[in-house]
Order: sequence, then structure tokens, then C-alpha cells
Amino acid sequence: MIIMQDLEALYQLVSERKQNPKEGSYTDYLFTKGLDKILKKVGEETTEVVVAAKNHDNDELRYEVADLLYHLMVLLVEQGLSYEQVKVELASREGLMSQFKDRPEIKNL
Ligand SMILES: N=c1c2ncn([C@@H]3O[C@H](COP(=O)(O)OP(=O)(O)OP(=O)(O)O)[C@@H](O)[C@H]3O)c2ncn1[C@@H]1O[C@H](COP(=O)(O)O)[C@@H](O)[C@H]1O
Repeated sequence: MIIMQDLEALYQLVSERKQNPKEGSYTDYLFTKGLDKILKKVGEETTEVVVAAKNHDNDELRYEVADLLYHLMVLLVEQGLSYEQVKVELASREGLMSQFKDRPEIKNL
């Protein structure tokens, strides 16, 4: 059993499923169904995160955030965007977040 220590490892596993489909794999099922199905799952899991947070249910929130992160990794692989590119984007924002009132819009940097 692989222990998913971070999102990079999860992304790699999902990516591997895309390259080498495995029968009975839920990830393979999503790729076979295609983008619309993946997007529906992202939307559904996002809503479940919102509801869990609204209900102050952190057990549920933990579970739903994990579901959402997994489905986001599937979306990245489907769209051909690497998790590394997301990390680079996050890194480019370092040091900007504390100046939230006067800082320029991230898209204008
Ligand atoms: N992290 C996850 C993960 N999180 C959630 N899920 C699946 O996401 C689905 C979400 O549940 P839902 O009830 O919303 O959906 P469903 O009713 O099962 O199916 P649909 O609504 O999509 O038709 C469940 O079937 C979960 O098993 C995941 N499936 C896989 N992974 C990881 O991906 C790896 C590879 O999985 P397989 O591709 O299945 O081998 C696993 O070892 C895990 O590490």
C-alpha cells in the first residue's frame, strides 16, 4: 500500500493510472467517462466541503477535502497541467499574501 504523503505523490499515482489504465480502478473510470464527469465530481465534492464547513463538522470536512483534492488531481491530469506548475504558481505568490489590502492583483504581477 502506498502512503500518500503529499499531493505530488497522489498526482503521480493518478497520472500513472491515466498512462496505464487498470481494470476496476475508480481513477480509470473517471478518465474513461471524461471531462464532464470529472468536472461534475469536482463540483459535487466542492459543495460537500462547503456543507461540512457550514455544519462545523471537521470529521466530515477532513473527509470531503481529501475527496476534493483527489478529484482536483484527476482534473489536472486530464487537462495536461502538472501539479509542479501549480506549485510554481503558489511559490510565485510567496510574500504577497500579508499585504492583502494594498497589494496588486495577482493576475497583474
Ligand atoms: N484518493 C483517492 C480517492 N478519494 C476518493 N476516491 C473515490 O471517489 C469516489 C467518490 O465517492 P462518491 O460516492 O462521490 O462517488 P461514487 O458514487 O462512488 O461514484 P460516481 O458518483 O463518481 O459515479 C469513491 O468511489 C472513492 O473511492 C478516491 N479514489 C482513489 N483515490 C486514490 O487514488 C488511488 C488509485 O485509486 P484507483 O484508481 O481506484 O485504483 C487510491 O489508492 C487512492 O490513493
